[in-house]
Amino acid sequence: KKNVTLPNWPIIGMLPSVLHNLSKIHDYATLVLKHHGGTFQFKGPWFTNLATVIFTSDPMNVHHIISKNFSNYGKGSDFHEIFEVLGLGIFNLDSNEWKQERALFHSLLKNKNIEIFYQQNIQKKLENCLLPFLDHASKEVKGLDLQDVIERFTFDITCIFLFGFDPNSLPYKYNELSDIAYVKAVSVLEDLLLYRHYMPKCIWKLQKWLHIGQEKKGTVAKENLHEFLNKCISYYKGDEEKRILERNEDADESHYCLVKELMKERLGKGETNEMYIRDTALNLLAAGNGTISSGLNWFFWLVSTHPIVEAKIIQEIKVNCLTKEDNLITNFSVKELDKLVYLHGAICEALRLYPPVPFEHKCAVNSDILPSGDHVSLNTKLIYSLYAMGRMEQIWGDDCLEFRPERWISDRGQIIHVPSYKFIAFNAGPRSCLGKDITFLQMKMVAAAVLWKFRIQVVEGHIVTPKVSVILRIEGFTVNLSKRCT
Ligand code: HEM
Repeated sequence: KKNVTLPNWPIIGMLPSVLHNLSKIHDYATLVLKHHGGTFQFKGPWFTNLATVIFTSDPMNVHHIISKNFSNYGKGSDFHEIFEVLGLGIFNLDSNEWKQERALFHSLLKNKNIEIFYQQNIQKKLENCLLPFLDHASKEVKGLDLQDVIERFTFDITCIFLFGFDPNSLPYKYNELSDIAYVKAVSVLEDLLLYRHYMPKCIWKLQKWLHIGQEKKGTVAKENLHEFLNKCISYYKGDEEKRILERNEDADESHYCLVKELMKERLGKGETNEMYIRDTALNLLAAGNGTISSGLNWFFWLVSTHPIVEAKIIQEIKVNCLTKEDNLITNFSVKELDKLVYLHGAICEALRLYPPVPFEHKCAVNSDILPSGDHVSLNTKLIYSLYAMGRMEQIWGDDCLEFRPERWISDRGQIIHVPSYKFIAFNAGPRSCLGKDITFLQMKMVAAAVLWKFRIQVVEGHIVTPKVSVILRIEGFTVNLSKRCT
């Protein structure tokens, strides 16, 4: 309580309190927002882009900003500068450009064939890679960095989905693990993007120009990632030409990938170019890699520290999947996954408490008044905290800090639907996530397959905390694995 009032110093404003609490910034923002009734005006250093920022976690304000008065709140020029690495991709667009891109992605990502293709690839990768890897690690390794393993897995899956190409960043055996610059580059860039939120623009721009500090690391990471993506695109193009030359129409049909579909759609409009494809791939990699791995890691941590929940998940799998042969819980159909209601509730609960995207950033096009009565001036920056919203008594009740999958399940054993402006992990309104269905598909398949085979134990004394980043990764997640006898 002592820390929740932020002194407003001359010239530097409230920035010192933010810097002082940086290592636990999401929890700190939650406390400050609770203390101020859900909405708070942050005063940053004078004459900088942080001079006034409105923070909110009030669901009515959020509903207003992202749905009811959607047209008044764009990403804004600050967002474009901070997130310049996203280039021409959907996350960085506003107005008509965004509308066109959204329609295109909607048709691609909501296609039923995608789900089948995605499911098959996850199954293959689980059977051929993740489960054998964990099996080997459970016998040979004490203190496994589970987050790194899951992140490599989701990275490979996303690349297969995008390019039809598996970079195999997760090897078959633990002793074949090596550092891979382009996988690391994603999290380096995510850290940089958070840095640019609390550091005044003039300072980070100067650092970028001088090529020093966080900005230097970010430039190197961006180059690594671009190099990797350009290679993937060349691979994809070469492969595609080979297939056309060989006139192997059957193989061509079975070879689904998102970049191919995107190019087909765009070709008709004569708009496709290398930079657009690269930026789009980068946006989708950002959308689908860190988010899912973050969600899975927090889920595994929560389940491993809640043995009753763990037992219920195992029991549910047993009841619904007893017919599976050879004890391999990987070949779920979408229909079968739908039966795992408790698992679904546990995943929602993990995403509620640890939303992979912990905050969102908007800018007012015109002045406005929020439902809370707060005045918003033209060009004011607004940040709504998805993390704080997942921890509000007002939405989730007095036990809001408890991990309780049951809160998602009705008396009739069905999933309770919570409006998206309250369960905000996938955002809400016209800019809501287009990857929600495939996210649940991947998370459920991986969660069921891994928990069925292995017991996860966090190494004793290891403290799990969120990383200071735009994606809510864990600051180190070291575990011991043992085989489960089922
Ligand atoms: C746990 C997993 C995921 C979470 C928590 C998540 C969360 C979000 C959030 C918060 C947004 C809003 C971003 C914004 O306002 O700019 C968003 C948008 C989006 N997501 Fe996801 N996402 C996840 C997985 C995915 C996946 C797997 C894909 C597909 C590859 C995907 C595709 C998209 C797209 C295309 C948008 C842009 C919507 C727009 O700007 O109109 N997401 N997601």
